[in-house]
Amino acid sequence: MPNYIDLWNNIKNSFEKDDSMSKASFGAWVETAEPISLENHIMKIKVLSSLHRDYWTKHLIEKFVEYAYQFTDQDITPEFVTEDEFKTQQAERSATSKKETKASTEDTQLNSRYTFDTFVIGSGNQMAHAAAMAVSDEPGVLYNPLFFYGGVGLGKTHLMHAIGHQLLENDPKTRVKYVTSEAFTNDFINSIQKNKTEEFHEKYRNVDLLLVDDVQFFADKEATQEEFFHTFEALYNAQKQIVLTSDRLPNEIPKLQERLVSRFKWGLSIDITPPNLETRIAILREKAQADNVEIPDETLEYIANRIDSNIRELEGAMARIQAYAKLQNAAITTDLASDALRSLNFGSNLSHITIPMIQDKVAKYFHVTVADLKGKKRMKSIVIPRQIAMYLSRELTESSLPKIGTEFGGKDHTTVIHSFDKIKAELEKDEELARQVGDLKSELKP
Ligand SMILES: Nc1ncnc2c1ncn2[C@@H]1O[C@H](COP(=O)(O)OP(=O)(O)OP(=O)(O)O)[C@@H](O)[C@H]1O
Repeated sequence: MPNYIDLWNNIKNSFEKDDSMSKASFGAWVETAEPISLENHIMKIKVLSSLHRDYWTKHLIEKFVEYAYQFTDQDITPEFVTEDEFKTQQAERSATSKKETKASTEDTQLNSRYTFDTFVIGSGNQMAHAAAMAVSDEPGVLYNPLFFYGGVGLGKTHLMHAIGHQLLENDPKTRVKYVTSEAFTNDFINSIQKNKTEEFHEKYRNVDLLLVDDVQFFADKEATQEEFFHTFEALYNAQKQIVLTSDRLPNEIPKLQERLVSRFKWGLSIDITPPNLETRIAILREKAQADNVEIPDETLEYIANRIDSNIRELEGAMARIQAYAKLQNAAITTDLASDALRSLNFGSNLSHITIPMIQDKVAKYFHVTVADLKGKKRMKSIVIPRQIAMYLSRELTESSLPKIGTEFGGKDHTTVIHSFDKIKAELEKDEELARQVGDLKSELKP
């Protein structure tokens, strides 16, 4: 994926070359817009006024999506903010970040969102949560070190920060230090280069709670491991609490010194496993409440069913759905959520079905050729199979509308929407058509 500025410049060029857009229109609407960011497939664009936003939303959005797709092969959704909104957002952000810096003691690096209050307990994390609470009550005594391990995006960092916040709440003078193993390594190297190893020792050994994230990245780094061993010893002997996270158990981390492996196992190692459906729904509900958005229960369940990998993905899906709803000025429903997630690789159990596979099956089933499906002939005996093939491509693959259009001989994505809507409506009334589509689906998804 190109960076967002390059992508924007490419999209801008495509608008400029578009014959249906006058020079004046280009100057008024496109040239005055400015990209701000690209995250989770959403490009934030600053426009001059709400009038500009309305114009973009009514007239230019479809082309934007099409052009973005040409350059990235992915669906990018634009989200517009006016100059005024942007300024207010920036002011709010800088006020919050000032508050956050004040709230936590200097240099703790704790994320203010990662507290026990915002952590949803489920079967995959309840032991880890209980251990984190116990350590917060009696740091340095019960489980030292506390070692969380498990797959990505399951809440290890969140829990570790929650311990830090809790200790600071119990006693604001507590010295808490959070660091990733990579940051620890870089800090150590810098201290050697600048002849400041004493300061480095002070920084890491004079704390009450040391949180080290992702210790698997200590693998292979001999000198850093040596240094960390001494940090560990100093803290442990002074009964200071150490909390570590990793994607695997200590003895499974390659090239980790035996003495570190054994020390990491002294306390309690506890795994976090992926959340079950109920926990995923509860997490989504908590996020919706935190963001102050209304989402019906059935829609939360739908999203939780679609995304069963990890919580970071759940959060990404939620952000995308909210942006979609905002863009369309619509309430969040299951249909809207389904549209918002369609183009992403979410729920990838369908991903083995491809558009050429569908075209092949449909062509054989109706005794036409794939070239007919991709062509422009208007006989009913070809038009219906073509529309069915487009319908199935949208239903059974995660391809975007422009991509389906391209695979059907370069058709416009509005043709794809029209075919999809037509077949969907006909299926309600036409039993024979429903049977044919049912046959094709079961052939494609045996
Ligand atoms: N039980 C939970 N309740 C609420 N939010 C959660 C929960 N678990 C994880 N999250 C959220 O999911 C996101 C990812 O979690 P986190 O960064 O803690 O994962 P991780 O296990 O440390 O992953 P990695 O190994 O990739 O660093 C965070 O925004 C976190 O707040």
